[in-house]
Amino acid sequence: MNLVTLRDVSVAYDGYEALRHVDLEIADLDFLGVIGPNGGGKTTLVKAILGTVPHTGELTLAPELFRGKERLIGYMPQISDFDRAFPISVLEVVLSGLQGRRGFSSRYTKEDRARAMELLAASGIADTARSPIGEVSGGQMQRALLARAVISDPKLLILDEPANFVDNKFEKELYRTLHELNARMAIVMVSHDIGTITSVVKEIVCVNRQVHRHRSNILTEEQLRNYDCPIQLVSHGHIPHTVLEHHPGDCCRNHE
Ligand SMILES: Nc1ncnc2c1ncn2[C@@H]1O[C@H](COP(=O)(O)OP(=O)(O)OP(=O)(O)O)[C@@H](O)[C@H]1O
Repeated sequence: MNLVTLRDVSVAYDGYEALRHVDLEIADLDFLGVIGPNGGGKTTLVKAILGTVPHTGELTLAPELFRGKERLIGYMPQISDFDRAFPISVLEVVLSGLQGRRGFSSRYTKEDRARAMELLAASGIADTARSPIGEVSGGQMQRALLARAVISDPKLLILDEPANFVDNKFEKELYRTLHELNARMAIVMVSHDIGTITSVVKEIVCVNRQVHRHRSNILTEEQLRNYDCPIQLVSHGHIPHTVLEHHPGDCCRNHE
């Protein structure tokens, strides 16, 4: 069952077309790794799915993605996009993942708080619950942002560069957690580094203004060349490793 369907979706910023004619389906229990060069449009693709950027074309969210008015999409932003100066505690950050259900002004229930504490405890940062979010470490903040993204028990979890600026310990922990979560929700994870995510995700989606889905989590150099992907490969066995930061051409043409 498709949870999200994009048909001929394009996104432009002040006339600059960041995404062009995108067709993509995200099915239940998919685990997609979204890769591509800097500025290729990965975050824009995420924003298009979340409906936070104007687009042309058709974006369809399946009824299964809603519980009443609540949209069952969890989102973990890039840590650099999160405002550290926001004057709330770690616990409140996690609880804010329920705002889709309760609205800004409603109060959280005892059960909500217990659930948030449970998630913080599971990620080993229960002792930071009362700390201002601006005062915790990057790794602790990312654990809190992940807890915030999953507290509503979403059907689709979207993570934008979740392993940026963190220690290896969080990264390993994160991938183990995502593997478990994928048993009950679809996951879309943006990453610069195909080498790291390739063993974690089920399929790769390459974004450079255009979008191509590879029906595998392992890409060969030849496949990438065929799609004009702007990726330099440093082989680890059969696993491609490095994503170039810049390429003048379009990646992953669909060869229509
Ligand atoms: N709000 C905006 N206004 C104008 N241009 C924008 C805006 N947001 C993104 N862009 C441009 O759109 C293109 C795609 O940006 P986007 O952030 O989606 O790429 P990305 O692949 O996520 O990049 P990165 O890997 O650096 O995070 C870039 O050229 C960027 O400069």
